[in-house]
Amino acid sequence: MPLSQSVTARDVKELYEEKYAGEKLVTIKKEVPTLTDFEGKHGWVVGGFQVHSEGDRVVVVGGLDNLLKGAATQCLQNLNLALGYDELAGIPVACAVAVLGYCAYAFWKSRKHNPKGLPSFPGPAPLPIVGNILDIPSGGEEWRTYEEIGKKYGTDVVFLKVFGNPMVVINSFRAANELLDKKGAIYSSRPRLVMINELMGWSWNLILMAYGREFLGYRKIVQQYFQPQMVSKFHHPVMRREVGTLLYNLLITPEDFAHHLKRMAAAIIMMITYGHQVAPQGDEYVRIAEGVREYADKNPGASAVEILPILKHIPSWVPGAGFKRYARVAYDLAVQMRNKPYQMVKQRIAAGNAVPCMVTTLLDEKVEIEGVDVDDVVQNASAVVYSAGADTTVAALTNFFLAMRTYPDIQKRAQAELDSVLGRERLPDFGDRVQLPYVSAIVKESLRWKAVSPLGVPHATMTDDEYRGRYIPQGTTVLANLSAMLHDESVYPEPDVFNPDRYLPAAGKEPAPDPARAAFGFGRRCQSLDPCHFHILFTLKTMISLQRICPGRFFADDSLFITIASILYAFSITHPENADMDEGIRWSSGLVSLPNPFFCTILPRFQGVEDLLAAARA
Ligand code: HEM
Repeated sequence: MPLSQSVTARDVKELYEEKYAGEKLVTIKKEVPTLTDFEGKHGWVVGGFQVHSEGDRVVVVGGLDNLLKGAATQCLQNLNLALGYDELAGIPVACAVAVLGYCAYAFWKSRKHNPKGLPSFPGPAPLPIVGNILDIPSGGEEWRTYEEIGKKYGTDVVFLKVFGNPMVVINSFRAANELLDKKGAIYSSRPRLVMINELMGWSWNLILMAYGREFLGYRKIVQQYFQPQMVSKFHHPVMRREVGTLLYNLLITPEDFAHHLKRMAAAIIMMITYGHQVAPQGDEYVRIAEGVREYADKNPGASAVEILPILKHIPSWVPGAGFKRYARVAYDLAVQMRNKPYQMVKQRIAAGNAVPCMVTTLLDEKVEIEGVDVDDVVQNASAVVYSAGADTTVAALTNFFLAMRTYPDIQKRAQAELDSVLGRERLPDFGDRVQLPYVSAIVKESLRWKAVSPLGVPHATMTDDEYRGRYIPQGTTVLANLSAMLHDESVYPEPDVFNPDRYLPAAGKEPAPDPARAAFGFGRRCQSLDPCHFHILFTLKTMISLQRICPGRFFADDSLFITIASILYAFSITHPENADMDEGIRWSSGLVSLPNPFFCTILPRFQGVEDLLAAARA
């Protein structure tokens, strides 16, 4: 039964008020079999769960016992999203009272947990009620501050609390692996994100979706479309073509390299998701998607409304509620981003001239998520690809340009390797990778040197947990400090130096681990398969062990390789003679981190490059 139809807003409100005494309201109808025997340690929910009302109770069907509490709470949170603003009219009037009430609630909540009385992880001492609000870094490069806090308190797992809401920051790979990967059954949800999900209307987006049936459905669809076999069969030709256009653009207007990178990333994604060839300038769909991203990045008022979610009910006309008006514009843009390219493909299908792409494939396959309209399923699954895949690729490539400008010797060594394998007759291709270990090491180092997503995407715990004898409550927001892990001196000596050699075998030394183990995030956030459809356990095991958190990682890795190898082959990148060497480059905050704009001189590397590029483009 679809969630929003089965429970009325009144039910939801009452439930939400009792959320933390929620167990009373929850009835386990049926235990879904666990995969405990297969995994040996812990299982996971096999079929998700359903919620519906029976009289005045909510019934949760399905789930493992260790997941159930979290799942039920998550359902209640999801249900809470169904509340319309009108039903809470009058709240603005009582806002001051609500704030006080909330503070009292936060205080109560902070006392209620921790039944065994275990200690929390170390961290700065919280102030009464507001907790560690003053310790939460802002103003840029927050990942560095979190790392410093960890060092100051001698811990790789830092505990903080803001208005009673627990938060954990993980600064080491080991702890992230032990918690987010191995205990994925507990650490696999997302925190409630009031501004972006509830006000700006991103709740359709898999990246930010809390754990649950819909999440699993979308995750499976996206993951299947970006498996390695799909990438090499269907996505490589698009990458080749768009890299050819990128090289040509770099030849003609090298000073616009940042724009060309963005265009290429957008063009690859628009082609594979919608079969749409983006216009060289001012493409309508790219413009909308970029608008959505910019709105999501700026996010004014986010922290206030995140801390006091009740503020989301303030009417837009109230002074100080500018964030509501802002969210409304962002909401409309997000609707356009999902609808417009999708409608374009449907029109082309009707006219018989659609280009095969993710949307046509999903429609042909009649993909389903129970309780979700098929148009919504396909729109949402496709729109997530642009929001997750475009900027991340651009960020990694921009960092690569900066590194090449700063380390000319590394660039020359990679070019010598390319020349020895390819001569001067042809551009690199995917099949050349095995013979290009140094170029491959540059791809790895570009992902490590400056993390694309330095604090990853926040996770949230679905049940209480105990780790190293310390307590992590249910509902904790968990930040994986990927930047700190990729800059761990004991794993990557001299971490601020761009050094591809660290991945190559050397006498008496183990190569450094592939940064992909952290750069693409953590966690077993998905059964890539519905086990009911796979009777051969071997297949299941193989697929699950391959699974990593970012479903686009194979795609990203291949697109970075072909772009980096082709640029190195065709061009030399240097620091402009008249530009200041130390431009004080800083990296932006947010889910994806980009450096400030900087200058590069980009010139063809040898005579004949122009002809090669023209031939490749033709
Ligand atoms: C250099 C490129 C990329 C990097 C560094 C990157 C990194 C990440 C990270 C850190 C996460 C969060 C994982 C976590 O929850 O711990 C993530 C999630 C995700 N990425 Fe990527 N990503 C990249 C490219 C892509 C591409 C090209 C796609 C296109 C399909 C993609 C799709 C996604 C999706 C859909 C999620 C959300 C997964 C979920 O919540 O279950 N990513 N990525």
